[in-house]
Amino acid sequence: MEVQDKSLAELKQVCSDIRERIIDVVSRKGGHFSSTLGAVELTVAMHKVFDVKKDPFIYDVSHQCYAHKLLNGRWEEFETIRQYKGLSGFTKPKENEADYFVAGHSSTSISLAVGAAKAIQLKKENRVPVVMIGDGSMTAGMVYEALNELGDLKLPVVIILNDNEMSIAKPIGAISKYLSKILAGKYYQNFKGKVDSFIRNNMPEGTTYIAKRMEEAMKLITPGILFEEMGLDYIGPIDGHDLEEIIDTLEIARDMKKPVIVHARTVKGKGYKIAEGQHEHWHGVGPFNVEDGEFTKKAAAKSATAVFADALVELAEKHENVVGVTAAMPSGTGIDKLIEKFPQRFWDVAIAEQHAVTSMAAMAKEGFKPFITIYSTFLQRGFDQIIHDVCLMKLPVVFAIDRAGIVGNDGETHQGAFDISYLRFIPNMILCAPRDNETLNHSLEFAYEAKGPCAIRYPRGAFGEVDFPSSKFELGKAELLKEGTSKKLFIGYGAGVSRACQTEKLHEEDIAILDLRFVKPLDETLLKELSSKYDDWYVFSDSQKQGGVASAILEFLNKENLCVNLTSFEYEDEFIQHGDTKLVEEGLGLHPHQLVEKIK
Ligand SMILES: Cc1ncc(C[n+]2csc(CCOP(=O)(O)OP(=O)(O)O)c2C)c(N)n1
Ligand SMILES: CC(=O)[C@@H](O)[C@H](O)COP(=O)(O)O
Ligand SMILES: [Mg+2]
Repeated sequence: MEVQDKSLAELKQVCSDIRERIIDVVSRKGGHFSSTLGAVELTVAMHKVFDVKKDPFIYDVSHQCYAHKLLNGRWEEFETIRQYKGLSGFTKPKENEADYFVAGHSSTSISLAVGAAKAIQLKKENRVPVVMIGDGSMTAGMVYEALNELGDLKLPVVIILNDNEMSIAKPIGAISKYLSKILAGKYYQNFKGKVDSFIRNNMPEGTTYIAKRMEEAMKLITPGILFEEMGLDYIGPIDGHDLEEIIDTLEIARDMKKPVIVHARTVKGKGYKIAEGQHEHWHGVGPFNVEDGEFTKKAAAKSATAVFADALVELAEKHENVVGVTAAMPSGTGIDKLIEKFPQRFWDVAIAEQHAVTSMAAMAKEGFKPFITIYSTFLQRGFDQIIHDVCLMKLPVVFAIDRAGIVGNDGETHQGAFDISYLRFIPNMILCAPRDNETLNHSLEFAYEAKGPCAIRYPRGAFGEVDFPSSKFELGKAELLKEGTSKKLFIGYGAGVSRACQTEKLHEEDIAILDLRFVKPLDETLLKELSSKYDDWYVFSDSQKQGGVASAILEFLNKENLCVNLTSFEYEDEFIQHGDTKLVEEGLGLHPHQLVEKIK
């Protein structure tokens, strides 16, 4: 939809139509809801003032980009948002060229804008990158790396700080407090404006030096002093729902030809009363009833996250040295329960995965037993810290890796595919995985006792069914669930065990099933023994094939000169798209009925 030539009244109508469409579709299909509702006026104003055909429009995380999608040729298709083979919930250039970059992980936007601005300067083009970033995303270190350079280079970039005083949960830390203080102190801005105009109107010619000094002194009480000290201009706070004020301000910012932060105050969930200003609950939602806000789908079985949280509460009650963190995902990881119960020992450190890992390394050194509760995809951010600060020191930090495997509708930016591959080669690391609720409890007890770094992975939602009783975890010990009369052996890892069991049930042969439990260290003795009994091995794991579970087994077989036929049912070398998990897995050919056919 072309908005550049529309009048203010028409633009207000556009905002209202967009809101109506978002509420209608998300209430039926689910999706990121309150962030995107709160960013409608800001997005429409961006499209009015900047030219999406040439200026890079950069959305941080991009979970707030639904209005952008609707404005850029996806009004009808919006029905398919986050559905299998439908529109992505995030910006995606392959989907539409108005989407400048893929995003899903937070706090990359200002770096992207700096890179774009450098390129624009080198190409001598007349384009201005415009960023939308939330206050929660301003808590990550990468933002300050980018601002540090931007303030120095003074390249033209407009950064709209969409401040709703919320992350997914309540915002954490000094930066958040600082931004809130600014929002609360709008009178500073008025005061500065008055003093500025007094200087301009009342100081005689020739006193410019004094005027300048006075203006500089004013900076000391300017709300955006932090940004101004970093070399960026700061405008705000403005009302992020007042279209006229936003448009006027963005026009000024665009024409300044230098880096500017426009600080806009918004209400998360704006336009849907039940969600307005609410924490967490309305951030990402399933289908709901618009009239009363009741969610229509209730979770059937207890999630692995909930089982993990209960088990960790028990451990923390038993052992005073148990501590833990989340990087801005308290309810998603279940650690909110622990923060509430043991506020002195469990922390939300904001979107700061690297800091989470390194600070817990130091706690381990001090004799505590830290649990870093984190999604597989976000642990990627802490990669160097895992090697350099945890594993090199062989510190007993536990990585409780949630959302391992396919996560569903978030898609390619969020799939938990890579953790085994990026952790397995790190010396000193122990990698294990439970197959069901009971073994998740056992794995946590094991991890508590582990003398070095240990990672446990478990899926989004509930585990699939497994009908075998379980025993305690012992370092590097697999569990043979059943022998078989055929020459085949199914090896499952984590949630892959239930897939192996289901496939075995569908197969006409009687097949042995091994729960590998540890991909590092492997149960070499048992694997050796099994290689003399079973010729055809099949590996089931919800993880990347390259560097994954089958790779680990092959490395061992190769080292020992053992010969079996090995087939991996892991993820191929490609990014996995979004959609309902079952459909995505079917698309990958990983459903038990498909696997049975492949085996035959
Ligand atoms: C690296 C990383 N860690 C965690 C997340 C999960 N996450 C998605 S949105 C979000 C909160 C962002 O808050 P804010 O930027 O203020 O946006 P709002 O939802 O309030 O509009 C978080 C923590 C993420 N996307 N990326
Ligand atoms: C945008 C983002 O990163 C999160 O909001 C994510 O969508 C959460 O996913 P879960 O629903 O798995 O917690
Ligand atoms: Mg926010």
